[in-house]
Amino acid sequence: MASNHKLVCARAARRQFGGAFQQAVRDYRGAKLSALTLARGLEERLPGGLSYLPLAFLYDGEVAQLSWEGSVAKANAEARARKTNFRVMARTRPLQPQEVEDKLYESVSSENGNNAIIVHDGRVHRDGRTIYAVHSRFCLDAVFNERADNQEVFQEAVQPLLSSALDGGRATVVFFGQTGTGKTYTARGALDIMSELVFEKADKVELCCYEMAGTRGGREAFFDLLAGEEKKQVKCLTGEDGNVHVRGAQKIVCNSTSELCSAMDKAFAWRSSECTERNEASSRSHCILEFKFPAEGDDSGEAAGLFRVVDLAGSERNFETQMHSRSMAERGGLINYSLLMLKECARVMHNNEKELENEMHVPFRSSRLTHLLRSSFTDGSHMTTVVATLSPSPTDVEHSLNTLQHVGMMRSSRVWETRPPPQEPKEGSDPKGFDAVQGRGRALHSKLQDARKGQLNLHAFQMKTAVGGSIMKKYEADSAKTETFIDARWHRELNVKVQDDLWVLRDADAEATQILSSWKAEQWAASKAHDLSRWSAETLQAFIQSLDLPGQVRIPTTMTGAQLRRLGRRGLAALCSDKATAEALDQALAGESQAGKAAAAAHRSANARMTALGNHKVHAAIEEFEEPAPATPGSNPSHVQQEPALAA
Ligand SMILES: Nc1ncnc2c1ncn2[C@@H]1O[C@H](COP(=O)(O)OP(=O)(O)OP(=O)(O)O)[C@@H](O)[C@H]1O
Repeated sequence: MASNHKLVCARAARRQFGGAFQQAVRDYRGAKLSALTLARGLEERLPGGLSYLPLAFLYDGEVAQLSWEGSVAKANAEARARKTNFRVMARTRPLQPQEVEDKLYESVSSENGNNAIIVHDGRVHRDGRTIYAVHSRFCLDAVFNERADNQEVFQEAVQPLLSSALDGGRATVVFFGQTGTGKTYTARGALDIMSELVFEKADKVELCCYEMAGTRGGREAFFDLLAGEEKKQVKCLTGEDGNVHVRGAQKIVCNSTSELCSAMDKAFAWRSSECTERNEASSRSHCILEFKFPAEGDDSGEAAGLFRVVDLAGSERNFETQMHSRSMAERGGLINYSLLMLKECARVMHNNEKELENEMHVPFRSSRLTHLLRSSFTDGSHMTTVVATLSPSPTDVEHSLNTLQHVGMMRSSRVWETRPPPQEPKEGSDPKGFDAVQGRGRALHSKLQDARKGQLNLHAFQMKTAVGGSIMKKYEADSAKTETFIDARWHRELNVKVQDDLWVLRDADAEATQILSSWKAEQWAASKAHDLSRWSAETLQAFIQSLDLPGQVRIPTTMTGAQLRRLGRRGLAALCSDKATAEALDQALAGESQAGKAAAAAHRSANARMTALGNHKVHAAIEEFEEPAPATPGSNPSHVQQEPALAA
């Protein structure tokens, strides 16, 4: 066995122990094939669902289920027919000759019928001795495997957008992904096919090409690609319609396919590109091609349909930029910054879609790229397709996962397009989750725990907490994730803490926190109510009058609790008409002090329990939370103090 030091790096392990990881991929693909065969052979003879059972005997339970769901149940099969203006697709390129030479293998599988991509992620456990594979499924609108050609991608991803733009609409296709995964290859392939087809419908096409790159001062700027060597800087301005337009770029009017092709070739020739560790001709800028299709007789071009092709520069990781020169690193930094902002916008929009009440600002203006693409993500009438390009190599798995996670967020941030209109809750129906939680003190605590259990059930399924067992998690509505351990010898050492894992669910418990904090404030006020030194003159007078004393007490009406306290026992006796009254008053004050101490102790323990509850990050659904009815004037808010305090 190799030293732990080497194994701890998953990328190195995927190369070194390629055989074991390849076996895990083969297992998954074999299970998929068996699932299809079994479904075909047994479905008619056995009652529904039973034909799955033999598969579970043949393969690891979770792998069998994942492959069954992908190849037979096909939960996402309808995605291609989804009626939406925002679609997300993925294309996996084939292994490059160099990768085949390095004996790398495919670690991405596509489920074409289910419109999903499975990434097989080989990992090394923290103990440095166990390797295991995590299969993650990402459901998208369409997927293209390594055998798909540009024509197929064009038909699915670009053709509908082009038709919409030719009819006067606005459309954008964005190619997004890791460096060297085929963004430019796919974009150019689609553009070549488009240049053939476009003149069947349009008489002329107005082309405008520009790139977003860094200036010498390290700032982002747009440069005209049709202006030749000088690369004139152009402006990016927000128009009255709220859309961002580039002003000052040269426009070429093309009347034939050959004119359009030569103009595009010119633009790509001037686009910044360099030879990097991952790609001999790596794009060093984001390239945008804008096609306008003016209606006949309309020379202004303002009302024309617009089709935009955005070929983004590839994102790079540290290990891919070891040989970069200083200027390359600077340019790479700017590219990574704009891509990071694009991902950040996707993340915030995704979170906003989940937490409708707590909408956060989406930082579209933080980069020129996101500023330009804003309408593609927010305008429901703007047709947009994001094509994520992936590398099948096991050394790029982290990158592929990152790309898929972000395009998945972009997709889920536009669920409002497909969401049915909200329905009014039925009279008398049982509200579920945290919305239904009401109460205070101990009762609230246990109710919150019950509600939390319910919430967790929504987010996790088929959890097995056995040491060394396998876990299946459902983080997003459409994405399943399964883990299967390859090396059975070290199962016992894997102390999988599923519970801990669950608490990491990011969403803060806003509603529960609000209820608990107000309860906490009330408890604090209640405990301080017995503190003599905080009493005002009026409170002191009211307290003295509420006592049943044998004699008279001559306390000045302006004397506060703190002043009375400073008098001491002898001073207090001097204010009383006789000894018995002084003793009774002293006892009453001592009783108050005791009650204050007890309340403070109860408050402290309640606080500790609440902190523990907070640490568990109670997950709250606040989307449908109804505001509690405002308290009626004159109602007694002090009822809160009559509830039992949390037990120690
Ligand atoms: N689907 C594919 N089939 C065959 N070869 C492909 C495919 N996709 C990409 N390639 C090859 O992979 C290499 C890199 O492709 P390309 O330059 O398009 O990547 P990129 O994502 O644009 O990279 P960068 O972000 O660095 O510009 C090229 O040699 C290209 O021919």
